[in-house]
Amino acid sequence: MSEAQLAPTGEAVLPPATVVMDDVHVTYRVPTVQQRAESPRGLRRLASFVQPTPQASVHAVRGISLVVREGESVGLIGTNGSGKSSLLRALAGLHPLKQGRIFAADEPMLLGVNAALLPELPGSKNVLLGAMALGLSKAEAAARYDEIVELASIGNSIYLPMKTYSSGMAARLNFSIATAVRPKILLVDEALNTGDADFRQRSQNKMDELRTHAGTVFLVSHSSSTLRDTCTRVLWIDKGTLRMDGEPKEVLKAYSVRQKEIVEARTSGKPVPPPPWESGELAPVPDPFA
Ligand SMILES: Nc1ncnc2c1ncn2[C@@H]1O[C@H](COP(=O)(O)OP(=O)(O)OP(=O)(O)O)[C@@H](O)[C@H]1O
Repeated sequence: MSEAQLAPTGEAVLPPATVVMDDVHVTYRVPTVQQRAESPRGLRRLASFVQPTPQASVHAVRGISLVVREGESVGLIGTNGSGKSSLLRALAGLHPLKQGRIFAADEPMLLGVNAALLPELPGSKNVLLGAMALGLSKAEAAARYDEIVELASIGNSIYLPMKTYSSGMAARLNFSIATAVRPKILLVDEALNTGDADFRQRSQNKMDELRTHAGTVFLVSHSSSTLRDTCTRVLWIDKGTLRMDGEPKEVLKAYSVRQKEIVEARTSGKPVPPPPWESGELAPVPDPFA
């Protein structure tokens, strides 16, 4: 949690809020399983002309409210599919909200996916265009060129059109270009941190450097040690709901206890005990606007 300073009057003054989320909901429309399984491809296309495609809705984020302040480094933990990336994508403006509002003091940047790159152009041109698309001037983009190319380290392929790149090479270049900007609100999804061990290590170092420059950081990770080492606050998200919000040590401990409980129940064939928010061991996260 962010630390309060004392005003001359002795009152606690919190740092300014940089991100405010009010009852955020994110949904996705997906074709129904039945339709996908039963319709042959041609028939499906034909059917789409005469009748609307039956759609199901996936409710990925279910009413999250939060106030995050300058200087906070907020980690998000939760099982696969719990809604962490969806929340980050919504915060980055990459996915519309179904309901609720998000206010941000500056444009949040999701590392690695913001640059719009052109497959016909060589990587070298994309470095400059991508950096400029992210808001750098021509001179600033040129000044960062060597640093970006060095981080991507895709050798002479940098002079070939990007459409010839493997998906890993394209992801490395995209990630490296994104590190050229120094956003005030930085969003990092470790799932996007692809590549081999060498690239992962170098990109990790780069992320650490960016984190030190940013005023506010959101970090999605499955690694408790990464979150413990780098975050001042951790959110536990489960099925799109914020279940715990607090000191990294406490939240990560509760999360790991729950994970162990699930594994033990599964391996012994016993029923999984109810989660701590259902058994009453964990109080609901207070609404910051109540
Ligand atoms: N583009 C999409 N279209 C349809 N459903 C989606 C899409 N992206 C995510 N979902 C669904 O939304 C839910 C939340 O997914 P999300 O990727 O946000 O979870 P996550 O916590 O980041 O998971 P992980 O730890 O596996 O990366 C899941 O049920 C997922 O299947």
